[in-house]
Amino acid sequence: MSETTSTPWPQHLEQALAGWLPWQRWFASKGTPIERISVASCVELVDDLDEGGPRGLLLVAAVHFVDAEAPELYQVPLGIRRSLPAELESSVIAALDDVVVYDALDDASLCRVLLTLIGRGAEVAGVRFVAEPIAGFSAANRSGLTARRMTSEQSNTSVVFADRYILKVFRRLAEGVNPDLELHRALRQVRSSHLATLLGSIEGSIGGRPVTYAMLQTFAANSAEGWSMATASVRDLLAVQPCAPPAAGGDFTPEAFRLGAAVAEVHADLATAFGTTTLRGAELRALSEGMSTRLAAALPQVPALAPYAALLRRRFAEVADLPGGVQVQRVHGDLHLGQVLRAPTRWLLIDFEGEPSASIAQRTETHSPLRDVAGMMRSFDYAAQHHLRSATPQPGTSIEALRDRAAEWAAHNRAAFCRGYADVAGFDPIDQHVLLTAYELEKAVYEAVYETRSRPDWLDIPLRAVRELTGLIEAPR
Ligand SMILES: Nc1ncnc2c1ncn2[C@@H]1O[C@H](COP(=O)(O)OP(=O)(O)O)[C@@H](O)[C@H]1O
Ligand SMILES: O=P(O)(O)O[C@H]1O[C@H](CO)[C@@H](O[C@H]2O[C@H](CO)[C@@H](O)[C@H](O)[C@H]2O)[C@H](O)[C@H]1O
Repeated sequence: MSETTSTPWPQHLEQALAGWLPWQRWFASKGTPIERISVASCVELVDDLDEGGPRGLLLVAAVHFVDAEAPELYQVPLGIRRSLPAELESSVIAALDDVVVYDALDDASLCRVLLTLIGRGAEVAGVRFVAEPIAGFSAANRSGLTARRMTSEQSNTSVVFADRYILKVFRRLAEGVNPDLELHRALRQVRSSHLATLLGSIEGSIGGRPVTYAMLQTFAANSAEGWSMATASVRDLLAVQPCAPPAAGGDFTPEAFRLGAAVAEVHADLATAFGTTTLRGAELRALSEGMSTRLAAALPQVPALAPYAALLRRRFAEVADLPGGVQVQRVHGDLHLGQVLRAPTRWLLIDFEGEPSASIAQRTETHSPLRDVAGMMRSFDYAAQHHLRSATPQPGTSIEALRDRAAEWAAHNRAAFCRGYADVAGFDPIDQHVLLTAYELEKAVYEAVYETRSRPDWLDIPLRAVRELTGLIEAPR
């Protein structure tokens, strides 16, 4: 149980990491020239090499860029074995002398080590494995649990244990307690019912600054992702002869209503846990200017936004004049249909981490709850537009007709979501048109940057939204 940064082999490892880490899905700065990768910290969690088992290290890699002063930190749990079982062959990072180094999150036995250490509330060389005070969790027997790594495209890496627990291992580490952990802890205190139960965490510090390595929750078995349900509903609507969305198979509007109510409940719980304030005067101007500042930062990255910049600034400026100010509080921060799960009895909100590219300070800022509502409004648009990208019009119809029907689907579901929200919150977000539209436009600008970096062939979705929301083209409502 010791720090291993002084052992000779990490130097070779740094070279190996340079050929592996930048190609991982969770590496945030793809395409940015890298100067070198160094080992920021490395803690040994287990060493069973002499018994023919693995050695497990919790390593943090610092990625130094050619043009940036501060490195980015990434968590890379490593396994080391003398010989590798066949199922781990595609996980190899480096072959060093007489051992093979590989991605530990593919190794069920090493994943179980993390789970066991959390259950025990262990501390290893400054890394704290924390078990939340949940009845029965610490005492539960975890030795025989299966462990499978999730294969979905993620910003982090999650491991599911026997459909009972899910461990999210944060990849890019930022200074401070991760808001995902912070908000889950606070919401548990106020008995919020629309989230998975927090069971534990892995926390520590690097260079004297706190970091969150991982978060353990109950796994919501038999649940469906909001994105899958919504896109299946769009698919069903476009497959039948023209009819109104609620008349087609797979109508999503009742679920959109329930989802709106669930989001409003979580907002009320967050207000109880952290309080609210109202922005007026200079603070309100700062909110409006912040939107324009983020637009200014986006423009060089997405030149296609330039023709809309003046219109966007005008919409953002209107926020500064809102009579009565804007009530703000802690919010989810990156809410979309991929962040909600329909469990058998209720909707759950997941991933309270905020926008992955923002700093922790930015992600813990307060906002109007309408910012999250705007995220969902945008997501209904995404679900509708996504299917169109591969849709082939049947004889007698056209892609324009399909586009109109998809937009009608989005409008119906947006309205249902807002009705559900109003049912709990007592006000309909649609009635706060200026603020809601400004947040939708801000989100569309963020998405334009996200898509440019991650999925350039999706860029037309947020760009079309910018044209619609600024009134340049008509949107079916
Ligand atoms: N508690 C949970 N129960 C079941 N599935 C979950 C749970 N939390 C997350 N998931 C699944 O894992 C996926 C990734 O989780 P998420 O927290 O969004 O990770 P990331 O921040 O890496 O994107 C989600 O899309 C969801 O399908
Ligand atoms: O889930 P993450 O926290 O990693 O969020 C990032 O990636 C999302 C895509 O995976 C991105 O969401 C955008 O695409 C979604 C469909 O794939 C859509 O439902 C969202 O409305 C849209 O914003 C999200 O913006 C980004 O932060």
